[in-house]
Amino acid sequence: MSYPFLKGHGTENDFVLLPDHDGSVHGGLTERAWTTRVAALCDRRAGIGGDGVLRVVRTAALTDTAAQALGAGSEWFMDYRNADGSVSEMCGNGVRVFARHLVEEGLVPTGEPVPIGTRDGLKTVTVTDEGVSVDMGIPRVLGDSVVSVAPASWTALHIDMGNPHAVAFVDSLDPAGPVGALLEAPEHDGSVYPHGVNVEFVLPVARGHVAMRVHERGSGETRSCGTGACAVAVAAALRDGVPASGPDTDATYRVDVPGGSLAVTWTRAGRAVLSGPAVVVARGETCL
Ligand SMILES: N[C@@H](CCC[C@H](N)C(=O)O)C(=O)O
Repeated sequence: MSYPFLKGHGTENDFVLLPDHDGSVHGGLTERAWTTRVAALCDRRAGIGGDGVLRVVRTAALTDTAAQALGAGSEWFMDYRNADGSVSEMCGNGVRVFARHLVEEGLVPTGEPVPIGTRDGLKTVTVTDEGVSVDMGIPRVLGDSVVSVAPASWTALHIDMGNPHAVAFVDSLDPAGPVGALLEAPEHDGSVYPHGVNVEFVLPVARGHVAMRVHERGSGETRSCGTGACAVAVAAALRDGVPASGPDTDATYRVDVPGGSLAVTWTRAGRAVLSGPAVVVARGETCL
């Protein structure tokens, strides 16, 4: 059996998109078969390659009733999986690429805020010729723990963006330095992060401007992470003296990632708005 796919990325955080509007292509798979398929598609040598999979499904066609409730209010649901097949609550770059795809297919309007269902609830996304912005909701700042890349360790701020993040400020992002090549997941406190964690290493560049590298839960080191960029911007703002309750005026940070540059605004209302490029670059049929 073969089925359609597309390939897209947001600042080189890349995804395989699987149109499955009525759930008839992938929706009937067992959890095990779906996990296996996702991992095969994301394999960079034997598959198409990607940091994750975005199944494009109508909320009404979901068989997972919990997900369907979370997507209520949106016609479309982003059914996201990491490259190893594991589920995550949210993917900031993924939802931007997802929205770009919907616009290009004429399924939602361009230039207007559109709600998209995710496992972290509805996200409002706006696609324009310049890029794609998404209101990521209210970051939750949950305190410090420690992450390590032996023999180095750092204090890291726990920020929940729907999914878990540990943000550590470092003196260098050089793969030859203490952060290393991130071939393996940094060690973390399992009692703080019982379901694993995405770890961001951040280098301040100037006020309102930081650079980061990330090791993503379920995908390894990636070239960008949207939820991670939001967590990093909030951590940087706190470090710059913004109160934990949020900024008095909108605070915008440029967040450089290995795959490009994102903008994150922490608004006066305490919400994080993520903006940047998101493109679809290929389409085809696969039998994986
Ligand atoms: N790359 C994503 C985050 C994807 C999910 C993450 N790996 C997790 O397991 O939480 C983004 O752009 O936010």
